[in-house]
Amino acid sequence: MSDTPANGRTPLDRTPQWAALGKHRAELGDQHLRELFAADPDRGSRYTLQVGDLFIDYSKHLVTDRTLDLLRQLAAATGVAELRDAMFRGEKINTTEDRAVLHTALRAPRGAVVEVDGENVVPAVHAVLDKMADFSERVRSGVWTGHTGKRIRNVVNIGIGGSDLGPAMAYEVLRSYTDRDLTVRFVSNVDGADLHEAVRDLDAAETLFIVASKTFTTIETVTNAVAARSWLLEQLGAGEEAVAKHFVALSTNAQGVADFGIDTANMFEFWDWVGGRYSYDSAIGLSLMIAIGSERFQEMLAGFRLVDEHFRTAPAEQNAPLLLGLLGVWYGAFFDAQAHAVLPYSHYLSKFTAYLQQLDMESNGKSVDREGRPIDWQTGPVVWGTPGTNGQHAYYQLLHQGTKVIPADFLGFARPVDDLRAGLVAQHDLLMANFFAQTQALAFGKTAEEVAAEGVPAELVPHKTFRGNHPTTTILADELTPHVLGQLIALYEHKVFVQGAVWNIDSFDQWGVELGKVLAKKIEPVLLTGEGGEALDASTASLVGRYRELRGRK
Ligand SMILES: O=P(O)(O)OC[C@H]1O[C@H](O)[C@H](O)[C@@H](O)[C@@H]1O
Repeated sequence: MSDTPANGRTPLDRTPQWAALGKHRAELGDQHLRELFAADPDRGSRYTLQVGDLFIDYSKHLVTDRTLDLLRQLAAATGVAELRDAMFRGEKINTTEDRAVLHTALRAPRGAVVEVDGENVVPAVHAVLDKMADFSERVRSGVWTGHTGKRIRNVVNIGIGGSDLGPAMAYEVLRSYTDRDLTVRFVSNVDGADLHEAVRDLDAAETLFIVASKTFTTIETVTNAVAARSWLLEQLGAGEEAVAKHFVALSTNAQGVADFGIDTANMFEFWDWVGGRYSYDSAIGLSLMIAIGSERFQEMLAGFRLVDEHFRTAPAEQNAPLLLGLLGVWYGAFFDAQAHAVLPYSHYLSKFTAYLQQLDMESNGKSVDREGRPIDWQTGPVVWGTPGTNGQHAYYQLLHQGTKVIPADFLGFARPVDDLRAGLVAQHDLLMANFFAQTQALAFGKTAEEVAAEGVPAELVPHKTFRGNHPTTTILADELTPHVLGQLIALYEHKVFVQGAVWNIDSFDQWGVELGKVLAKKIEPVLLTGEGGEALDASTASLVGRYRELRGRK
């Protein structure tokens, strides 16, 4: 980095690289993807990358060689590579929390050396992975039994945010690899309905609860864990001694786990250098490991590692997370894009975008830079999306004909999962035909002339015209395996990293979630007693009053 962060980096929008990009954007004007493809017929093959199993086509983006060159210059000027190396080295790049950022150490090979405060953390990572593997095997094989001696058939993960979204997503993605005799559920919401629905048809004697919380202070998780313990003991008609066989904890906080009443022998540890939203390949993945087995989990870790290595070593021109990150910077800054859609053409990826929402929005939804100065440029986008083809029959209308710039990632796979019936396998081509059709339609649209040539009445022509020029990335892989899932997640993790580095924000804190928690703590007693309502603002006081009335509280 040329300007030292200690003195405050030159604000991004005052760098010469930013100015050059702005000028270039003006020159590009409203050039259409149709023109860009006409000017460069090789674009479709040239603007592609292969990273492990992921084939990435970025040809349908509103960029030229010059754009990409200028974006890479911006990355160089903003010290993306230096910050990346500092992250991999275990430096405390999460400055507001004074923490290292080392999710990459979670998938470091046995024998690697990654130091935090002079201590190699890799042996501890592998010790926990081994302990997880041993425990998972005992549950899967029926050696681990519940209090009454019955084998475990149900696993309920209780956690929220990063202690829920990752394993819940990955369990869904890898369903075809799971032990189908196990029921695995995820409870996160403090709304009692979540736990109620998750356990109502389960036999407590066959149920294992995994309480997942980095801090072990999160109110939702602690509340649900207490409720789950009461349910268990009531169902079993047993005392506290039953807890040890039915509750394990995943946490960085051994004291909190012990205080809750879970034996720390049944605790799987991780560390403060693992951010919650970067944690599902740590102990937080225990429910997933029980579902898919440790070998598959290891394959997934190898996928993460492959992309870590790519990100760390690939030259800028071929560096996929760098490229995807920079494209997002480009649209936010120079097209005023506020949103980013992630549209997987695999039903197994139904929770993928929800997972990415935390990864991306909690990391980069910031408006001050690392030095605490207000930011004048777009930071993290609104990330959203659901699996195709469902979205096509709902909100794709806006993507095709709306007024907004929403770059989108399309994720697809050449082969359906192995255990589909033959008849259903045949549907895969139909799914993928839609996948290819959508990015084609978004990019190239349909001109008024083309519409009119079909004999459409003149007054309807504007309505049936598709402007096109909507940028998309296509990510295509052979098959959705654990290895490929690891690659995909690491790709997005590092893309988010790149953007935070360019924008000069701390992507690893989340102070923005605190205020609501503090206020909720103050409001809860008011709901119960009515006392203290006068201290609330007029709107909230009136709403709370109405709530109390509806609940019959005087
Ligand atoms: O794992 P926990 O400590 O229970 O935290 C669960 C989640 O809640 C917090 O409020 C943060 O916003 C998330 O980053 C975190 O993943």
